Amino acid sequence: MAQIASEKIIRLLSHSTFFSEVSESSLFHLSQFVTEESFKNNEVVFNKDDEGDAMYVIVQGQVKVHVKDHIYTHLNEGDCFGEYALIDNDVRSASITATKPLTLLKIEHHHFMDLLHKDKNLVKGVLSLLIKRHRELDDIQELLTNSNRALELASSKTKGLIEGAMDAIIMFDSKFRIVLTNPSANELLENNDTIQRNILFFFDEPSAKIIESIISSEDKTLLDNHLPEILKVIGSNETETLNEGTISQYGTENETFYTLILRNINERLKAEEKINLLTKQTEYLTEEIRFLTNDHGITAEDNSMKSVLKQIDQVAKTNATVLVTGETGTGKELIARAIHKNSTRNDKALIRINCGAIPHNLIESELFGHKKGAFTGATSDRKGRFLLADKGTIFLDEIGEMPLDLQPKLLRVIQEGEFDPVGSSKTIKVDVRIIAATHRNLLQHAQNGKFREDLYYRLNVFPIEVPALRNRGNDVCHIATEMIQQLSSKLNKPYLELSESAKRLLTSYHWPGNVRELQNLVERALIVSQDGRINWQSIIPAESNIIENNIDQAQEKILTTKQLVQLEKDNILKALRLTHWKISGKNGAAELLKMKPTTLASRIKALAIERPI
Ligand SMILES: Nc1ncnc2c1ncn2[C@@H]1O[C@H](COP(=O)(O)OP(=O)(O)OP(=O)(O)O)[C@@H](O)[C@H]1O
Repeated sequence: MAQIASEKIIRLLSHSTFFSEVSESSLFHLSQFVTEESFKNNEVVFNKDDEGDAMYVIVQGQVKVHVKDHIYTHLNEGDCFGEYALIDNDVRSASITATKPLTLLKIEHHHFMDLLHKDKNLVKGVLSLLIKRHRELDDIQELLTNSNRALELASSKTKGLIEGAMDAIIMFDSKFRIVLTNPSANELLENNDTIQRNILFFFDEPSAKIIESIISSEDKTLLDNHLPEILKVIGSNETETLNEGTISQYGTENETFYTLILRNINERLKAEEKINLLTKQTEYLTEEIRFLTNDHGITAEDNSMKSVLKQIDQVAKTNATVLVTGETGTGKELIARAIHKNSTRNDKALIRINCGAIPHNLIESELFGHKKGAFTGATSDRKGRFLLADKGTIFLDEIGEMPLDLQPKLLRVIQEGEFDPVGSSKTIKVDVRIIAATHRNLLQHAQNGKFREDLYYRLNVFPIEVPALRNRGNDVCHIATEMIQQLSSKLNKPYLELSESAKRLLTSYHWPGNVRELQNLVERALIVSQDGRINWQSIIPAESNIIENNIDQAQEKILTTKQLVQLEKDNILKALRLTHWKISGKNGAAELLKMKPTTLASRIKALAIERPI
């Protein structure tokens, strides 16, 4: 390093803020020992233990001084620095990086120390430099302390979150070894000591396969998303839980870790199942309430119907199976509901199923339920109506339409109170009261091979036969009156009383559709009524047509004697109703029937025809 002229050095040093207060003579003294150093490469490293500690003045350029990883300070031309100023006991090394080619004045340490003895001002300068550097160091220290504190806080917050999470959090490595669990996970796995154990061990086979396939898959979109399948965890005590989950991946280039977050959905699934059940029951109950608010809704003035009500009363409180028969629309369902309402099961559901209205291939699952996957389209487990009716009553409407191949299963549930859902071998026990109904002659149906006889006898424990409306005397007028009352307010029509001629028409009509037909006719009559008048004649088919139709129908087939007698009885009854039970004289029934009154009187007696009270 070439010695440079003292004058030049004195000039340069006096430019330095550090030496600005140093006397000329001191500078001169120092200049004797100063060398100039130029650095073309940008870095100079100082080690505290290096020999020849020195003091530097930046003549040209600008440097960044690094202590360890931190930029310690920026120094500009004229600034002065040295190891004793930069490096204290804690800092072993420092380096400077020049932003452009650098020229330094190097002052050997011992020469500088000489100067320190001579010039008090220089001592002052060194001290202020040291103080400045230490302040900067303190700032870094504080920053470090603060960041450590922030880090500690953040990590304790994260720890708190993981520990306190209700979800189970399990971290594992690429070999499926558990590396971390939170308390919820320990609870789920029923094990506090799972570290290093294989996570797949805690799942059933399908779930373990799902986890494996996600980890090994190239498709990383499966990570960080809700898993499409539900995972079944099997705890150390064999407790099974169903869980929703997500898997995420983290780690370095060399080592990958996974976090599995599991949420136990057992309770939620149970609640959902309960909601489904309750929704279904509510539907049925709402329908039932409609009937119940109108008591049982059965209008029965005629003796034939009064005896039906008596039967309902007798059987309701028992658990006996009831078979309700009668023509369509006679009120069989109404009777089934009345039985349930008066039974001890009336706080539970009455579940109805129309065996004739459900397609053959669905009726089994409808009645007995099915397991998920039992057949195409069975995407989830389904409860059947027998299970819904547990502790309550099931009403099997149109039982005559029940497919023959299903009848043994029905027989089993009636006899033993148990059945297997479709696709399941798990037998379910139920306590269900059975009421069946049909418009068919079920015994004859059985004799024709369309219904199992054993099932018929099982159902026919307590038979109730509902009479046809045409055989219920004046009930048709009572029912019509009630219907007019209910419907006129619903249709916003004035209430219309039945005239005598309307009553005559109603009682003389054959009513093949029974009460349902009456309901429809009354509704139609009210809709077309004008100025508070109903033209019943235009609504009810003419009696003469009916008689003719009856005769036509009668001629088409050969009737048994019993049927002939019934036909004669019905015919006389109609004539009597039409004439208000006037037998002889003008407009009497005998005249209508073209019979002698005495003959008519003896036929009435012979056929045991009684005038309703
Ligand atoms: N005695 C009655 N009094 C008042 N309304 C009645 C009476 N009987 C039946 N009804 C009404 O007639 C309609 C038909 O009754 P329901 O459905 O019970 O007959 P059903 O015999 O079960 O018919 P189906 O054989 O077609 O199933 C219902 O609206 C019912 O409320």
